Amino acid sequence: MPQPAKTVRVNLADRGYDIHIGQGLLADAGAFIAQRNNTSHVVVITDDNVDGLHADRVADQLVEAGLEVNVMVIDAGERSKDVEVAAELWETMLAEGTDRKSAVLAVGGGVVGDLAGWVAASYARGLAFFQAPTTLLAQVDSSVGGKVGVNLPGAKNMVGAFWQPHGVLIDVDVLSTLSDRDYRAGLAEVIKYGVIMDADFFAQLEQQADAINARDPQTLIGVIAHSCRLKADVVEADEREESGRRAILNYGHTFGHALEAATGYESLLHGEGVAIGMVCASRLAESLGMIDAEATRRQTALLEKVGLPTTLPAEIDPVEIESLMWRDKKVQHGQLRFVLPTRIGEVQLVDAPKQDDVVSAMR
Ligand SMILES: NC(=O)c1ccc[n+]([C@@H]2O[C@H](COP(=O)([O-])OP(=O)(O)OC[C@H]3O[C@@H](n4cnc5c(N)ncnc54)[C@H](O)[C@@H]3O)[C@@H](O)[C@H]2O)c1
Ligand SMILES: O=C(O)C(=O)C[C@@H](O)[C@H](O)[C@H](O)COP(=O)(O)O
Ligand SMILES: [Zn+2]
Repeated sequence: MPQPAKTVRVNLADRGYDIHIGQGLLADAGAFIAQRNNTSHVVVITDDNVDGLHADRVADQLVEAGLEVNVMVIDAGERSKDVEVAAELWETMLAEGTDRKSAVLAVGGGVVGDLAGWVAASYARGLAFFQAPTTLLAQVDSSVGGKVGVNLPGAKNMVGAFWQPHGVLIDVDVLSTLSDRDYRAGLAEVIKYGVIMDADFFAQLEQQADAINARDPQTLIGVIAHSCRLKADVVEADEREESGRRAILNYGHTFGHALEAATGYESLLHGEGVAIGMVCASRLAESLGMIDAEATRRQTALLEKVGLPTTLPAEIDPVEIESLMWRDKKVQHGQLRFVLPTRIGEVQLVDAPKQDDVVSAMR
């Protein structure tokens, strides 16, 4: 049976778990679950792209491993991260006899993982949850750390929970079927880690950009494992975003989430919003005298080298984006809070910058 090339442990007392990273790992998903939970029934939640590509194979393997399996398929895309879709899943789970000893396995990207995780957290007051992320974004970010939930029309991820998985199984082979656009979107979150907490990693990404663009499996295993380790360090320090440490993972997201909401969760991918948002945040930091222009230039150059957008779509009004930012979950005591860089490798939280500066950073 395939062995993980790397294992990252997320140390969270009784909620700690392993992230296995390697090639061909989905062929042994049944054993991965059985070693961590004594369930006999697994609800596999996936989307209609991933179902035929990967999830049906995973479900077959779980059946071979002796588990009872129900596969539930949602429409692909951000609009499925919605309370009505969650309600349909709850009803189907009930009809299929899901009980408190059942487990939920998300096989898909961040949309499937966030939605399935919230369904797992809420059904019968909480079921065991596993992640088999199939996009780069989900492998480096959304499958780790336990933020689960759905969007409201005007506010991204506004309804949800912290619900840690029992384990995360990352098979880099599945990335071969991912579109270029979705692959690049994941690289935005990878580059984010370099900017917020690891200057050496950022420099490594600059060096490895060609191998990353070519999806070289060994390079990817290293990049994914390092990204998961960095995120795990932050989550271990501040699991529920209480001390402020975890908020650094939100770099670029105050702008990015507002852009996603403004475009109806359709035209802009999450990673694309984050890429544009990081450049805006860096320019805002420049205008506040926190960093020099060179730090923004390096971020912009790397994002563009991997094919990501770095400017607002022409039809978007920065003033409207600023007004949507007031629904951000980092807003406290009526003040906007931004994660802004002080150099490549370090960020800090900044409260209440002037509205004009925020709008100018987007122009
Ligand atoms: N919970 C967190 O900590 C966290 C972190 C980052 C992002 N997110 C959320 O993640 C979501 C974005 O995730 P995403 O970028 O994975 O988007 P996604 O889940 O919509 O997946 C992108 C597209 O790729 C398809 N796909 C998935 N795997 C595939 C594969 N192996 N081959 C071919 N096609 C495949 C999907 O069907 C979809 O069309 C957003 O909702 C964002 O808010 C959550
Ligand atoms: O895990 C976190 O914490 C993050 O902020 C990671 C982000 O990349 C991710 O997009 C997350 O879903 C944003 O969370 P939110 O609390 O701003 O909704
Ligand atoms: Zn994100």
